[in-house]
Amino acid sequence: PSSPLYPVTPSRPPSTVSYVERARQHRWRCSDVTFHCSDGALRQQWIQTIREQLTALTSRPKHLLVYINPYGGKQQGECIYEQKVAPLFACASISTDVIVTEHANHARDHLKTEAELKKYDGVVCVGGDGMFSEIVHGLVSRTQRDNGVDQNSPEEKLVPCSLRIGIIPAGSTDCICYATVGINDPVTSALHVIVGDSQPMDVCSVHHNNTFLRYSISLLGYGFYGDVLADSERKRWMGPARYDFSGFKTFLTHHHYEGAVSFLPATDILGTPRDKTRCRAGPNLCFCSIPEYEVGWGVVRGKFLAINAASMSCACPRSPMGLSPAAHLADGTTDLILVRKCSRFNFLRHLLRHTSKDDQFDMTFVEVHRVRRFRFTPRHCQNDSELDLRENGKQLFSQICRDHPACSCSPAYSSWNCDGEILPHAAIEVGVHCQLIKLFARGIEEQPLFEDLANPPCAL
Ligand SMILES: Nc1ncnc2c1ncn2[C@@H]1O[C@H](COP(=O)(O)OP(=O)(O)OP(=O)(O)O)[C@@H](O)[C@H]1O
Ligand SMILES: CCCCCCCCCCCCC/C=C/[C@@H](O)[C@H](CO)NC(=O)CCCCC
Ligand SMILES: [Ca+2]
Repeated sequence: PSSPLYPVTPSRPPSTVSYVERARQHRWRCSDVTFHCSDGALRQQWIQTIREQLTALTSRPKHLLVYINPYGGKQQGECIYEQKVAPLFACASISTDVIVTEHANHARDHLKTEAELKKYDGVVCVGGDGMFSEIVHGLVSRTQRDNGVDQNSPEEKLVPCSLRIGIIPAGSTDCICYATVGINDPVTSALHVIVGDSQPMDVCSVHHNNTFLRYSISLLGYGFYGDVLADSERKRWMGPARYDFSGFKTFLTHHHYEGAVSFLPATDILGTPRDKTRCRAGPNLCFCSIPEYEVGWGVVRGKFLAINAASMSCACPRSPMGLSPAAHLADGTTDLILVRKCSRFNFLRHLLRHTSKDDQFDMTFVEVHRVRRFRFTPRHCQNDSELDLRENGKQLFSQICRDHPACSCSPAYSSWNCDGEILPHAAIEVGVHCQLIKLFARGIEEQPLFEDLANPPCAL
C-alpha cells in the first residue's frame, strides 16, 4: 500500500493500494484502488496486514543495483528510468543504487571487480541487448571467478549466477526483453521486477582455440547478420534505423561464405525447431534435460549466406515471431539455422517470412538443427594464423574488387554477430549452458480468454 494520495476529510483519510493490471499485447499497467474506512483502528490494521503480507514475499527484490546506458537506442535511457521506472520502484519500497555508465564496458567491469553484490537482490539494466550482454558478462565472469571456474576451458561446467537481472528496454532491437516479456515497454518490465518474477535463461559460451571469447544469449550470426552488424556499427548516429539501412545494403551485396559446421544434436529432448508450439510462461517443454546417451556429431559443408544460432526465439518488433519461433528460453539448446547460397529472390522470400507467420525453414536451401554444441571452420582457415590470413585476405579481395569493380566475388570471411557485438575470429566453438542466468520475467503469457479470472491482480 502507498501512503494516502490525498485526505478526503482529516478524520477519514483514504488508503490506496497500487496493483498490476494486464492490458493488451502483454502490457502491464499500474492501477490504484482507494479504500475509505471510518474506523481508524481497522484501517491501520488493514494497512499493517497488507504490508506484512508483501514483506513476507521473499521473491520480491528490496535492493537493486541499476545501470543506465545513456547512449543506447534513441539515447533516452536516463529519461525513461527517471520518469517511468524510478517512481514505481519507490512506490514498491525498493531502494536502488543507480550508475549511469560513462563508457562502454563500464557496467561489465564494475560488476566483475568492484560491485558489492551481497548488498543487492538483483541488477537492473536500462539499455538494449548490448547493455544486457555487458551485465551478463560481468555477472557470469564474477561468479566463475568467485567459484574458481576457468572460463577458457570450453568443456567446463559454469556456475549459475544467483542475482536476477531486470531489463528496462531502451535499445535498438531489445530482443531479449521482447522474447521474455512479450513487449518492449519500460513500465511492464519494471512491474515484472517489482513482483519478483524469475525466468531462467540459457547462455552460450564462445571459444576460439581454447580461449574464451564471449557469451551469447540471443543470436550468434555469421554471414548476413554479421555483415549487417559490421556495416551498421559505422552508422550508430542513425540510431535504430541503422539496421534497416545496413540490412538492405547487405541484402543487395549478397555475399556467401564457405566452411564446415559440425554440431552435436540434442536428440533427447521433446521439442524441435519446426514445432508449431511456442515457449510460453507456465509448464512447458522448457527445462534442462540430461543427455542419456552419446550421439555422434553431424557435419554440414558448403557455401552459406547465413549461419545463425538462436538460443531463444529472438522475437523483436522487427520480427514478432523471431529467427527461430519455436526456440526455448531455458532448455539447454540452441537452434542452428543454415541458409545455403541461393538466389537473391529466394533469400528475400526467406527474410520476409521472418516478418509474417509463414515458416522460414520450409525452403530447400534452409536447414535447422536443435543442438547442444557446434563448431564453425571457414574453408580458408587451417591453422592459428587465421587472423593474419583474414587481414591479408581482406586486403587481397579489396584490391581485386578495386581492380574489377564489376566482379561479384564474395570475401573469404564474414564476422560473427554475437548479440550485437562483432567477434574477432571466424572459427569458433560454441556450447550451451542451460539456465546459467535468471531474469526478472516470466516468459510470454498466453493471452487468456477471460483475463480477470485467469490472472488475478497483484498488489505492489
Ligand atoms: N556510456 C557509454 N558510452 C558509450 N557506449 C556505451 C556506454 N554504456 C554502454 N555502452 C555500450 O553501448 C552499446 C550499445 O548499447 P545498447 O545495447 O544499450 O543499445 P543498442 O545497441 O542501441 O541496442 P540493441 O543492442 O538492442 O540493438 C553496448 O555495446 C554498450 O557496451
Ligand atoms: C530486406 C528485408 C529484411 C527483413 C529482415 C527481417 C529479419 C529480422 C530478424 C531480426 C532478428 C534479430 C536478432 C537479434 C539480434 C540482436 O542480438 C542484435 C543486438 O541487438 N541485433 C542485431 O544484430 C540487429 C539485426 C537486424 C537485422 C536486420
Ligand atoms: Ca534455448
